[in-house]
Amino acid sequence: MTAARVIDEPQTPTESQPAPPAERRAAEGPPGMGDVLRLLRPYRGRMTLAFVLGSASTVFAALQPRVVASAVDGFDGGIRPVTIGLLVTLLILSAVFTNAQQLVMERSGELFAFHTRERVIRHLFTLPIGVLERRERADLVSRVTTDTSQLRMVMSSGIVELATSVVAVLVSVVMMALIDWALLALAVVTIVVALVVIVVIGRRTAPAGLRLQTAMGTLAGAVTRGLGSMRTIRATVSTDREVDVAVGEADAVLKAGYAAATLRAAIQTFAAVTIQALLLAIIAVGAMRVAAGTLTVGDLSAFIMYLMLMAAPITLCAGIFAQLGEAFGSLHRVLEVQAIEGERDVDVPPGMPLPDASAPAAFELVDVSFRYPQGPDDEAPGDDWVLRGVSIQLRAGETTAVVGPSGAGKSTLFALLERFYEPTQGSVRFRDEDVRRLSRVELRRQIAYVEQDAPVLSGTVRDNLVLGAPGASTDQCIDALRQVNLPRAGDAAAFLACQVGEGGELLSGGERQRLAIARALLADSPVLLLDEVTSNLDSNNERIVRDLVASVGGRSIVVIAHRLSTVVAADAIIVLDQGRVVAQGTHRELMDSCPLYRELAGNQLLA
Ligand SMILES: Nc1ncnc2c1ncn2[C@@H]1O[C@H](COP(=O)(O)OP(=O)(O)OP(=O)(O)O)[C@@H](O)[C@H]1O
Repeated sequence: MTAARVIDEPQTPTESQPAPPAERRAAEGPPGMGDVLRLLRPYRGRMTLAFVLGSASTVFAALQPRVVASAVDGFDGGIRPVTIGLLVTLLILSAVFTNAQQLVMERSGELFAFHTRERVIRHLFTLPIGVLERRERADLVSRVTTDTSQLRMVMSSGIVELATSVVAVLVSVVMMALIDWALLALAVVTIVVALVVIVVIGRRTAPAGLRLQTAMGTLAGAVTRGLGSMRTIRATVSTDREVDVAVGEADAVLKAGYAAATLRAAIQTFAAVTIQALLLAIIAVGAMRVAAGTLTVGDLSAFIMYLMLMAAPITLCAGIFAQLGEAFGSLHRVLEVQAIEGERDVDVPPGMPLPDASAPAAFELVDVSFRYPQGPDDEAPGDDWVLRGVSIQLRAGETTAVVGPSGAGKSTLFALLERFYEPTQGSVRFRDEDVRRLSRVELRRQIAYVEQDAPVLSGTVRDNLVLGAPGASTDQCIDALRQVNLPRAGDAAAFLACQVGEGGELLSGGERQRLAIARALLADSPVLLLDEVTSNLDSNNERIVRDLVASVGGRSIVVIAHRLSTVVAADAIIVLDQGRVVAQGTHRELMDSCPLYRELAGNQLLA
């Protein structure tokens, strides 16, 4: 027996993927600059390179006004070729370094967005089933797409440009100080006041940005909901109402967009007017000083050029703050989803066998009670007990049928066997081991599960078949299809390449069910869970599937039965009612002893 590394206490398993600090902090409130810097830490090298390139570009730009000043003051009817050559060289060098900086920043922004997307995608796919079932899926998708695109901006035009502009300001201040202290004082005071105002207004853009991005996610949800149920919507003649719902959400985006736009416009107008006013003031005061002979025309020209260099950060800050709100809103949404804990698992390396792979593939439920969680993030369990004190054995190599009225808790039982949820009380055991001590991956590899509505993923028939058996050959796929009587007509190889449509909507309900059964057979797992898999089948195909299930000897089969014919042949039958096991036995025993079973059987078990 190979012992997997397991934890001592099943109640406190280790986390499979602990969330990094920024993600954990997200639950506590909106993200701040500290979170951004933490997320940007891996890009330090690229950001430093961009900063150096930007600073070099600034230095070359800052030398230009000096050359212009000397050209203006030394003007004698013409400009010397060496001066023109120097100016052109400085211009080209400044352009080359600016371009290199932009390229590094833009590419880093794309990389940052990709890494964030990758993290979110990986995390989304590990979220507990309960969380995914309670959240709007389109909203989750928009966090991978729209929100991460917004985040790119933080990286590409935000941080590094702000840092580079500090260099521009410092260089300009030094050069301006060499020209005229009084004019410098006027410029510095105005710009500092302007920056303070921009930062104050800018702080208000974050909540507006969050509202906008959240409204965007809700809109995506409304449109997806409609597109995903188009037949139902058309058949119930509710297109107009659904359109109204989606347009209502678009209207909410518009309102949130207006609020964000108002702040953006305020910031940018304020920045533009401040610069304009400062320029006029400097020209007026400067002209007076030229007239008084304390300043040359060339120095005034140079001063104005430095002023423009120094004022650029104001425009930049305005632009960044105008968009930063949305970027922070997006960051909040990305961190919020990453803060949700993924499925917890024991610390078992992937591929490690179960504690005792030779033990019979039997399940046992020991006094299991269960309530579904109620919050959006799998927090506390709700009030309604769905299973109560269930103690049953699902024996290895046998077929066990689970029957009961609709809502009795049959599918929930399967969800606990698959560890989609943990029991609220009691324990589930597999191969004589508490499933909480087993790796989820390894446990699930032991089980082939055909769900109630036989979900099929968009892609080809083959894509669907090999989900649980990635190495299956074409012959094995065709063989599995033949066993479930597919395809109805035509060549099996061609059928393998057929697209099934989103959710398998290009297939009939029965074809979907049989494809799902073929997938389970191909996976060749020791346990087969079948949830009402014959509900959509005609009697011929139902018989084929029934014979097939009967012929896959050696496996432990648990079947939620819809038809009496399936149940009669089972080795054991469990009758569930309102979450309790009300009887167990063979068909004959239950017909004698269980009124509910007799009633169900009388109705052909159709709940
Ligand atoms: N994901 C879920 N979250 C919350 N409640 C759920 C969820 N799934 C099922 N329930 C509730 O749990 C109860 C049992 O549902 P379950 O699907 O297990 O019954 P069932 O016996 O399989 O019913 P049916 O024969 O109609 O499929 C029902 O009241 C149902 O509303």
